[in-house]
Amino acid sequence: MVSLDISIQSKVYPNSLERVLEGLDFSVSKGEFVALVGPSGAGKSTLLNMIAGLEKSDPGEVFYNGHSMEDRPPCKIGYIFQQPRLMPWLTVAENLRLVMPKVSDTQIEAILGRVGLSGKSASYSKQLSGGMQRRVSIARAFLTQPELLLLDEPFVSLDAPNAQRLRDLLLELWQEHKPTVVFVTHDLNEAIQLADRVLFLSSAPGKVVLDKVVDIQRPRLSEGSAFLQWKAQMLSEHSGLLEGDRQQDCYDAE
Ligand SMILES: Nc1ncnc2c1ncn2[C@@H]1O[C@H](COP(=O)(O)OP(=O)(O)OP(=O)(O)O)[C@@H](O)[C@H]1O
Repeated sequence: MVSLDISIQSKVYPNSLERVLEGLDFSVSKGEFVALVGPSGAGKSTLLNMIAGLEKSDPGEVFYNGHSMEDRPPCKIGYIFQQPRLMPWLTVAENLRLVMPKVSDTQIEAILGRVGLSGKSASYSKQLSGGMQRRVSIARAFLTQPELLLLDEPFVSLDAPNAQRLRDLLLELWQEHKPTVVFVTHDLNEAIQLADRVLFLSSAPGKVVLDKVVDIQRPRLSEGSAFLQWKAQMLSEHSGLLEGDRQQDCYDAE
């Protein structure tokens, strides 16, 4: 598994003058599940892309197991995006084989069974519902048994029961393989339900304004008393977190 050390003095895109991230420092332990919560535009996706190496970082900003990005040994990374990003003209099995060409039919059936898609390997992804496509994207991410799993609001725009089923599945798979997880969400309840630790980012330029361990036993029900108590206490102690329009909307909606 992978530990992460992040220390970003300042992130500015080359075509812009705006600072997206500034003075952002945190670490993630091996096998830890960390949620990043913050208002729109705080730079959460940018940060995830820098961790994945999809967006340029400067030397000294991102370390894997103490190694800088340039020197890190090879590491299996799974990335689940907001959109499932499947190739519509390929079957489910062919989409899975894009990340792992030599995977056997048996392995494909096994992972599809885990995500509730038994018998769908020959279906074209365009024939699947949105929720089913997301399950394929989860299967694809877990197929390689990643050491680091990055998720960018993967369950946004799903109906509540489907989103909950996928959260349960994610937790189940995480508990089996224990990859290190960085999970971006706008939904505070989702963050509390899933994560070992919640990091709150400020409005742009984003930096960590609160780093809070979620010391509630799993499974965590959002209507459970320990859950509600933890959330109420955290919000009363850190009322400033409610600054930022979309973050405010999100908390109010819950
Ligand atoms: N490739 C890019 N070039 C220039 N600016 C960018 C690029 N990608 C993102 N940005 C800008 O960086 C800022 C942060 O964007 P980012 O998508 O990282 O935020 P976010 O917190 O993930 O937002 P949201 O929650 O709305 O998805 C925004 O102002 C965005 O316009």
